[in-house]
Amino acid sequence: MSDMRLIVAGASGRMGRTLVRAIAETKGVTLCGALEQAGSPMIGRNASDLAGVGGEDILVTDDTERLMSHADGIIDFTAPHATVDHAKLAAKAGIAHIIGTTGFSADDEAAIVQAAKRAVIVKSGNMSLGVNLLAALVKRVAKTLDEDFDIEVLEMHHNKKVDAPSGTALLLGRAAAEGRGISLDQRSVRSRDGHTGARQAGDIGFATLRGGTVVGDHTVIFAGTAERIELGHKAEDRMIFARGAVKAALWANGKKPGLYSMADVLGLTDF
Ligand SMILES: NC(=O)C1=CN([C@@H]2O[C@H](COP(=O)(O)OP(=O)(O)OC[C@H]3O[C@@H](n4cnc5c(N)ncnc54)[C@H](OP(=O)(O)O)[C@@H]3O)[C@@H](O)[C@H]2O)C=CC1
Ligand SMILES: O=C(O)C1=N[C@H](C(=O)O)C[C@H](O)C1
Repeated sequence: MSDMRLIVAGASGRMGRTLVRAIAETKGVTLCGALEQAGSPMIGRNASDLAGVGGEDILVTDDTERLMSHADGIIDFTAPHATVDHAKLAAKAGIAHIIGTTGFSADDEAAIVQAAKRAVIVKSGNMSLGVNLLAALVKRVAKTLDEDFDIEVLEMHHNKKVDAPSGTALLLGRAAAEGRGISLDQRSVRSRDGHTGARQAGDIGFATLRGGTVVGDHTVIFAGTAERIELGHKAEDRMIFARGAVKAALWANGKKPGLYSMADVLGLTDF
């Protein structure tokens, strides 16, 4: 069987370069295109060189539709507005769309749901095995403990990150809410400042730290009376996300249109 042909969107970014390396080291996939937005100084550069891998010259372009006409899938770790555009174009081209981008608005999420009626989309705020296993554990623990245990999600990332809370923090918060049988949208407290009043039982709180080169640290704290349970994950290398995304692309190849998660890819939905 021939290799799955993949485009990397945002090919010169932190994750884009890592994805090009992950594709180069994975059997069954080939890099067939590299995208950046119009006007980027990276247009025309060789994506393989940018990633520090050998192999074929793949020049960075902004011609999304031309690339999609020759591809089986696109892996997209860019920015919300870009990913929403890519979702519409990938659905039109009938290719799989693997979305790692975070920081979507409710309207962006709705546009992605719409696109998934025509294309296979795998979307996750974190593509690593470790975090998706952690989410399954968090859901299970939240189901066991009642509102006497306050749930707080703490995250730290590098000083270039632009969205907060992180996609992973929200994924973990959603897992906790599902375990508890509540809606995260109705019970999340995403920041605190000034005279906030006492914490409401049943809320799920978020705290965000930014600094240095931290790849991604997450802790879910279940704080009870005189005891605390803490479940956490520390990412040490972006390769864990890139390998997960490539695995998701191979899994998506040939699937029926729909919006899938990494829990689907990793077989963790019934955990
Ligand atoms: N789900 C997961 O497992 C993970 C998710 N992420 C998420 O991935 C995203 C990217 O992170 P990171 O790589 O660190 O960010 P970077 O800023 O390093 O990279 C993003 C790249 O996308 C490019 N880009 C922006 N708009 C477009 C467009 N329209 N077409 C093509 N390329 C475009 C940017 O170009 P320019 O510089 O010109 O804007 C940049 O090169 C973030 O949302 C982050 O939270 C990150 C790690 C893991
Ligand atoms: O921007 C990042 O770097 C990361 N983003 C994702 C998130 O928002 O959770 C995943 C990972 O933690 C790194």
